[in-house]
Amino acid sequence: MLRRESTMASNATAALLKDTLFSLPLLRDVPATQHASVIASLSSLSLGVLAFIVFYSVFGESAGNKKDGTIRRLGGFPILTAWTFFSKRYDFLMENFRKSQDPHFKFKVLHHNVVAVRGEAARKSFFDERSFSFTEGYKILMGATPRLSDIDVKDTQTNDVSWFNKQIAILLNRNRLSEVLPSLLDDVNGRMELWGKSGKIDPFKNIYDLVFQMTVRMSTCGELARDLDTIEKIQSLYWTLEKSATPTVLLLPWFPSAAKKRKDEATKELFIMLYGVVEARRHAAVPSADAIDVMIQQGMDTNNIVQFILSIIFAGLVNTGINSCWALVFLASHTEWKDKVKAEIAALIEKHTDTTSTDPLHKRLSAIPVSAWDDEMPVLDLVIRETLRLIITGTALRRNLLEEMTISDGKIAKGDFVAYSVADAHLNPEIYTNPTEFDPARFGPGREEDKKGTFSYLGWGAGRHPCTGMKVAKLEIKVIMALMLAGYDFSLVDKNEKPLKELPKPDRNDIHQARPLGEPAFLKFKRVVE
Ligand code: HEM
Repeated sequence: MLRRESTMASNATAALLKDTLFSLPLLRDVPATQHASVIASLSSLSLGVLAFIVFYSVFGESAGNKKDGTIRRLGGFPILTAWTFFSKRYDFLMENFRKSQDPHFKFKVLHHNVVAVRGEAARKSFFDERSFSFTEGYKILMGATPRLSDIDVKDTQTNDVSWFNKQIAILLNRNRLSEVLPSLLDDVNGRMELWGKSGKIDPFKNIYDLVFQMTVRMSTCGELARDLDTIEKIQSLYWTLEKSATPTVLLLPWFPSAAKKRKDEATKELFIMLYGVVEARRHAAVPSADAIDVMIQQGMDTNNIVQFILSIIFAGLVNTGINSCWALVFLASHTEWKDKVKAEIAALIEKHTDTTSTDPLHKRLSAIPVSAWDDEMPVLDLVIRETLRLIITGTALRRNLLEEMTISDGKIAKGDFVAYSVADAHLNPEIYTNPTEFDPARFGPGREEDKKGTFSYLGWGAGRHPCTGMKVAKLEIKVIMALMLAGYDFSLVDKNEKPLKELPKPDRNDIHQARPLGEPAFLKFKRVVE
């Protein structure tokens, strides 16, 4: 393990040297095609000159913190700073803010400047300013999303978030969700039946499977949603992608590391599988109302459809998956809220379904209109809101594309990246009382802690880029909660089925998700309603 890490670090140092060389003023304009020959000529220079370049690139800014214009620049070795930004991002931002009263600080990731900001004024500019690009922010500093361009496949439109949002509006609007709801409930119930009548599940595996199943159903077609073996294969390729987002791959995407190879191979395999599924639908004798057919009818080419599916599955897996798992864990450990949500679901079933029916639970739930799932579950809405507050504490990213900007008197140059840790709002004791505690009532009448100040709640984003997948994500979480709470008795246990001593804590340094730290938690369950 240690050897792998040190090989990775030395690979990264070598790669960093190359990158630094070509960001030096003298060599900046050398075309990429000529980099190899420049390196060959450099190797014939005296060792002394080379040593100077290495020293400059790795230790060049180690003179301690200093103001760079209006913003404090971090000292330390640039490679270590950049490495920590990728390997322990939450701690890195928190610790560096703790060292000073300043609302911002600056550091280098390769030749890019990154400005970390905090506080209400910064938050407002970060989420509202037109100059801060969402797509460009995440492109370089976040890396597990599968992109066709990584495997040299042409993708003409899908880099544009407004195009992506338009597709979401077409494919995941309320009418389409109403059409697909019965199949979603069938699929999820089918998967739950595989657990048996009683036993123990790992929420961070088995609940994920349910979310994956639903996302595939909504973004592809019936044939794929029914093919559990292929779904499992796709899911395992996604985990490979996610695990391959190592600091080396993120920092040096051109460097041929083992993780980069695994990432590209997984992307290729996913592309080939999904390409086959889309082509099969394109040549089907009878068109269907499934998402892939809708995209084909819009005239989209197969590459674009595949890229859209890849991105939507990623958004579903990463965000909806982890939050569904945590919501169940929180309810299992806060029985007063579990009972309240249970009562709310029972009332919804009573109001919208035929209580004398002998249909199984999932069939009865499918009679509840989407509007009622949206509007008539205020208690579950509070639980989801609180789960997101506690779990969405990662770093939002932007790149300043248009002109020099000022945030809290700090100048952010055109081209710089901007990083904002959502924990600055979500775990801020000046906004939320006892911020690490699960307390959905904090949003209720009389308290409304999320209304303190601008953009104090960011669970679904804010300003120019609010989440366009919110409705579908909420519906998925609610479907899981309804089937679990109305269909099962469950409680939180350890691996020996004894009550857990301590509630698991989210790993806030996990770049894509907040997976649990500490003793593994399980849900012991018993089916009580068929
Ligand atoms: C519980 C699940 C989810 C949560 C908590 C969540 C949260 C968020 C947040 C916080 C942002 C803003 C990020 C920023 O400003 O940097 C965002 C944006 C976005 N989300 Fe979600 N999301 C979820 C599920 C989904 C799903 C399932 C989809 C796709 C169907 C999706 C699509 C998007 C898109 C396209 C944006 C960018 C919108 C824009 O830039 O205009 N999200 N989401």
